Amino acid sequence: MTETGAAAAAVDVRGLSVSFASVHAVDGLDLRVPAGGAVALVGRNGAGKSTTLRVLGGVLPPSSGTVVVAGVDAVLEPRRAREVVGYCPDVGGLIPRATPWEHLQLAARLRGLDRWEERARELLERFDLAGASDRVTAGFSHGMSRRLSVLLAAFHEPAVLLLDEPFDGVDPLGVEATLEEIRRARMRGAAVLVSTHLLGLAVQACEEAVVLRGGRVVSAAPAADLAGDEGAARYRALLS
Ligand SMILES: Nc1ncnc2c1ncn2[C@@H]1O[C@H](COP(=O)(O)OP(=O)(O)OP(=O)(O)O)[C@@H](O)[C@H]1O
Repeated sequence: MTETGAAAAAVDVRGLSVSFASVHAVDGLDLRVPAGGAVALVGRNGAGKSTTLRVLGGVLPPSSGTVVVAGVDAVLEPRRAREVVGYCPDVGGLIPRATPWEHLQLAARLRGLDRWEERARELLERFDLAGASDRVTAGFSHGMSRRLSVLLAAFHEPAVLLLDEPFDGVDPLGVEATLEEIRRARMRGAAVLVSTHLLGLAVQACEEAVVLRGGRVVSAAPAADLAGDEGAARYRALLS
């Protein structure tokens, strides 16, 4: 569906720093996600997860560092970077007076997709939003909005899929649809980054977990290391 070949899909971040006045939200971060791989970004509130994803999503310029998504330098070519990325922000991103179908129409037009209707219908079914596809999103519940945001990020089959808190407030069927979308993205060679506070789902969705603290990586290890009670204790120890 996209012009970008799956083989080029990868995330390569080196020395990323983002500051807001005196706040060093991200502080010299290195991060890599191979094509077909999935990495969970975890850490306490304010650790820098969303800021990192905003930079990768092309909506926030970094203070310094290099960010390459699917072979595109996101700092030098932010517009091209936005084309190869599908980004689900942690909040917002939906037009209150537009319906899901209108969001999909707009996304298809902006990205120059043709023959998109069948995939749009299939995604709406899978995310259980077909019955709400003609309702304006202003009246959506939090979980419905989350599901639509994930669906929109994945719609154009991006080479890099960025999901910020995709499971937040989402019911089990919505969680399953999101996990399935992550699996499908990986199968076609996309690199996936998921920020979440839900360790169990991080372990299910990703093979690696990167723990951030104060904008820095304090651990990068197999996600399975964070599984169960032992993993939770290991994680907790990394937080302070
Ligand atoms: N636009 C902004 N202006 C000022 N400070 C900001 C801005 N965006 C983020 N920050 C600060 O940067 C730091 C990292 O925030 P960020 O949202 O990346 O954390 P997070 O790990 O996603 O947290 P959470 O788990 O609560 O979503 C925080 O101290 C936050 O207050």
